[in-house]
Parts: sequence; C-alpha cells; structure tokens
Amino acid sequence: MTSTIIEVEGLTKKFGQKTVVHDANFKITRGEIFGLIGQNGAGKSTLLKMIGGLMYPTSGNIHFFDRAATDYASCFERMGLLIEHPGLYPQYTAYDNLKLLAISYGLKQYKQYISELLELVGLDASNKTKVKHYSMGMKQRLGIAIALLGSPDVLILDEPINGLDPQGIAEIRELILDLNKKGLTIVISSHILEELSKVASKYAILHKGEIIEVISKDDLLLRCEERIEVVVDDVSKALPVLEQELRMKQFKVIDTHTLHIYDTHMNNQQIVKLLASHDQYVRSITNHKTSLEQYFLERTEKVGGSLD
Ligand SMILES: Nc1ncnc2c1ncn2[C@@H]1O[C@H](COP(=O)(O)OP(=O)(O)OP(=O)(O)O)[C@@H](O)[C@H]1O
Repeated sequence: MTSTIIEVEGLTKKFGQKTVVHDANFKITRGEIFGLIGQNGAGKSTLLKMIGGLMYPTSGNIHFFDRAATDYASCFERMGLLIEHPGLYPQYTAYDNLKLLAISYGLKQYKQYISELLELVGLDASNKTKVKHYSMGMKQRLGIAIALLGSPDVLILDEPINGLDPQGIAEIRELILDLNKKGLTIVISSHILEELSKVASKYAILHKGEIIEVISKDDLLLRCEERIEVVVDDVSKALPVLEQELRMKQFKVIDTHTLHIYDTHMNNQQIVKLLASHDQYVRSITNHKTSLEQYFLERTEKVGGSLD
C-alpha cells in the first residue's frame, strides 16, 4: 500500500513583499524519488528548506508521516538534509567529520556505524586524507553520509550534482538509486530535467515560485515519446480499422477525435489512405517527439507569469 510521507498544503514563503514560493500543494509517497525541477531562482531551495525545517513558512502547512509539522522535533529526526553545501570540517578526515557529528547527536556506538555509512556512500573509513583535499564528488558523498546520520526515512538533496564532473554525476546518481532501493524516500531538486529523469519517479515543476505541474515518470515519458497524433471525425470508427488493417497495438485515445499512435511500423500516408478508403476523414495528422528539456520549457513558457 502506498502511504503519504510528506504532504504540503498551500505552502507560501515571502521575503518582505517578495513572494518566493506561492501556494505549493503536493504529496510525496513513501519509497518515491520525488524530483523538484525549476530554473535558477524558481524557489527550489526555499521550498526544500521549509520542508526540511530550516525555514518557517509564511503560511500553509506541512504534514509529515500524517502529523502536522508543529511536532517539528520528532518529524525532523526522521529526515536527512543536504541543502546547499555540506558543512564540513576541512582539516579533518571523513571519519572524523562524521564522528564529531555523531557525538553531538548523542550517538554512543558510532565506530562501526560510521564505517558502514562511509562504505554505503562509497568512501573509505580508513582513508586519512583531509576533507579539504577531497574532490567535489567526494565532498558531496560525505555530505550525503552526514545527512544519513541517524538513519532517516527521507533524504532531501538540493541540487546534489551541481558543479560535479560527468563521473561524479554518475556516481551520485548510482548512490541515490541505491539508497532508494534500500528503502529511503528521496526528495531531490535540479534545474536539469534530463538528469533528474534518470532517477526520479515523480516530478513537480516549480516555476517562479508556483508548482505548475506534478507528473509521474510514466506520464512524462508518454508525453515526450515519439508518436503520431491523428485527429479524425470519430475515433470509435477509425480505431477498429487501424487495429485490424494496420495491426495497430500501441495507442492512446485522447478524446473522441484525437488518437496518439506509438507503433513505429505505421506511417502517416498509410494511415490517411486507409482511413479515407473507409470513409473516415482525417482532419490532421502530425508527428511529435519532445525532449524532456523541451517539455519543461514548453510548460514553463505556457505559464509565464511573475511573482512579486
Ligand atoms: N533569505 C532570503 N531573503 C530574500 N530573498 C531570498 C532569500 N532566500 C532566497 N531568496 C530569493 O528567493 C528566490 C528563490 O531563491 P531559491 O534559492 O529558493 O531558488 P532556487 O530555485 O533554489 O534557485 P538556485 O538554483 O539559483 O539556488 C530568489 O530570487 C532569491 O534571491
């Protein structure tokens, strides 16, 4: 059974007269990788900071694990955050960074636990290199290990691949997928939909502070998939003809006039000719293929708008 782990209702943040997040509403389900996509300045960090308890909302509610966020302490114990840069002690090793935090969290049996955490994120507990000499990718993995201290149920990652090279990006992606397989619910933000699409199972598009769409991965891929869009007088009459004569199998009826065909063996000319021979008038027939970035741009351009 799916259960809601975080629910955001009417969440709004203003800095003075400026509205940075406006009336955000969405649910995050246990086990999901929830991708928050938005251009620079869209309000992603602000939204994540409110969800992560680092910033109070101006108005609206957040419910965690079916409890209102007024019970902040116990809710946030179950969340791990990596928002902006991880706060690291550059003169210490990865192990010592975690040890200091583990002690401050009151953890007693931390030795084995820290070694396991470091192994989980692909770092070596016996490595004596000071963190100041780490690559960006290693620092980011250590940041994730810090967020995982205390074994949270939800991990919140704000633009975790920013500034990483392609190898670092691939490693963080693998780590995110691995942690999710182990049962963690993950909330991750990015301004690159293509990259987010390699991990996220659901997306919220944030544009100028407003959530303009929440969409599942399957629906997003369907909207971007290569297809023939046919508009006819009556889909119910055209459908059996295409199924029987052209062996059409992969399609979606959009409304009484519109049909999306995903079968790659079919072509426009063939469809028009066949339907005409069965007295079915084709009003229009077009080919579509949308890249993820194109989809994102089209959605945000359509909405436009500006908050102040
Ligand atoms: N503490 C603050 N006081 C005033 N304005 C702020 C504050 N924090 C953020 N903002 C403004 O809110 C807007 C959204 O910022 P935010 O960092 O949430 O966006 P973002 O989508 O995470 O962008 P980026 O990817 O560039 O970090 C920006 O215009 C920013 O200048």
